[in-house]
Amino acid sequence: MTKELKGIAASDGIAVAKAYMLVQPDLSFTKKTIDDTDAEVSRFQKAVEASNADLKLIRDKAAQSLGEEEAQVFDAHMMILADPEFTGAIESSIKNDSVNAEQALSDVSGNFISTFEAMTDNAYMQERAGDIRDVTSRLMSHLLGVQLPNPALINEEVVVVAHDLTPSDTAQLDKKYVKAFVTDIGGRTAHSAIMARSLEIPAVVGTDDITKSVKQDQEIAVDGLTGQVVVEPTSEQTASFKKEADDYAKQKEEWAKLKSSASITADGKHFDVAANIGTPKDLQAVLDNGAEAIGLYRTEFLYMDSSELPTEDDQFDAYKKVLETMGDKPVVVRTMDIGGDKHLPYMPLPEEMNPFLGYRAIRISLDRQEIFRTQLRALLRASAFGNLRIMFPMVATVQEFQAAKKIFLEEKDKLVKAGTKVSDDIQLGIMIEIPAAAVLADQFAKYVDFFSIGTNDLIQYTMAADRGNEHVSYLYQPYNPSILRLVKHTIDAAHKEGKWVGMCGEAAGDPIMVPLLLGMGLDEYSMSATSILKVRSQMKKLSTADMAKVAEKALNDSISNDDNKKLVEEATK
Ligand SMILES: C=C(OP(=O)(O)O)C(=O)O
Ligand SMILES: [Mg+2]
Repeated sequence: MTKELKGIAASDGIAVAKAYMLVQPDLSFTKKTIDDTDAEVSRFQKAVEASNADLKLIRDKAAQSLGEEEAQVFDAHMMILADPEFTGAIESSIKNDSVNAEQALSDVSGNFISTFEAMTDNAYMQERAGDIRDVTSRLMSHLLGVQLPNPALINEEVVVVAHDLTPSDTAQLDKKYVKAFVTDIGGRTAHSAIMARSLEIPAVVGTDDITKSVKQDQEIAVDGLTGQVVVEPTSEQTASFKKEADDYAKQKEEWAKLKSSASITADGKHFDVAANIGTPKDLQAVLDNGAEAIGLYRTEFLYMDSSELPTEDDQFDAYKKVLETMGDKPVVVRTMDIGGDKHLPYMPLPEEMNPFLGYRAIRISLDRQEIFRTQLRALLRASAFGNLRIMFPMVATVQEFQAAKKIFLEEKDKLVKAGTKVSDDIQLGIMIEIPAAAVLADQFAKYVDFFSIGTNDLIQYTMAADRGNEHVSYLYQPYNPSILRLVKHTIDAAHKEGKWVGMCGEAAGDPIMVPLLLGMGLDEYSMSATSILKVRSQMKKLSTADMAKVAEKALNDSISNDDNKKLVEEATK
């Protein structure tokens, strides 16, 4: 039966395809006493064989689509299945305790997991606990006769449906087959949504209950522009979604004509429209969309894509590739922003009540200096190959910036003394994403070379509303005068000291925000590469002098996000 849902439009585009449920099945079981333990052992052995067969397939697919290194995690899973210490202990438990295989599996794996997890000084062994958990779920699914989702094996066009997607789940989606995704939870600036935009996969998040509203293989229509989702659409609805998809494709063809143009307003002012990237793999989209710079390279994905801390040379190669590809165009590289919703499996962080307010980003870098220094050395060495700027994330105090700069200068000095070629004009800037830094921007501006405003976090911290929580997503209010005043203060403070200001939060590519930012004098606009041509086309129609008047009203006369939205819509009609 047709069912309509409304969620948060998270990544532009429209798709109609079969649902693929990326949902963990119920793996609960009841304990049983077993008489014929030989038969039970052989039932367990069959589950081992079936799990092995799954893993071989998944491993091969992962090697093709993600690369040999990513595929190796599945080798580790197969090794556990082949380890007599693990499977033998389960078989002994079935025989000695006369229990069913599910119970024996649960007991034995529970013991292994708690032993590994107790090794708090050994990150490698702690990570093995995660592997045992994965293998246990796979074995349990075969014992219970239920199917685990295997996204790596998708080989037809689907819409992925999930409760939530982590950034690493999102990275594994194969664009060839995954036409869209829809989730129960999440917000527009959660990292999975940001990645969907850079992968150009249409997405709707925060629908509340899509996982309960659709079943595997049912048809589902998704509109990532409006947030509309229809399960089992009628033929009229399908036709209307398809028409909208065609219109959108035509619109994109129009925008594509601006690929080689500069971004110039109706009154002849030029602004840099730049791209946000997560890995060198995103460079193709940067070139295809004619970015004038890279305004944010989120280097944490380099750390997240790896099974151990990336070496200085691994990092150097990645940074050099990005800098060389961009030639003399500026590349703003942000140092590692781990924590919050971004984790490293090999670097367990303390359990925190409030991870977004916790141990993250520059706080980790200043504390674990060996990691930070390695990254800075790789960046310094790469600086000889292009126009590098470095930016520190989550800076709250001037002292944090000064400490980071001191470390940067120490590493630079060592390299120069060793005869390594490094650029002599690397600008050092900070993200403005903590309200304290925005309020104190006039002081910060004396010390830094530039600011880049991170609205995703600046809004979450100013409004005290988790950026990934759909229940408070109404508080994601980029045009609220409180946010606009912080932005304006930051821009004015920088300009007073002769420094430039960019914005790399999602608001920089928002069609309501762009006119306001032009009016407030923002210098650089950095966004998902796929938004660049849309913004360039919009800028052509706007005059900065007119927008300054609109911004003035929005800052001083309005009391709400919605008022300002209407104000801009009226003024730019
Ligand atoms: C660009 C930002 O950083 P991230 O989205 O990576 O937190 C931001 O907070 O706006
Ligand atoms: Mg941020």
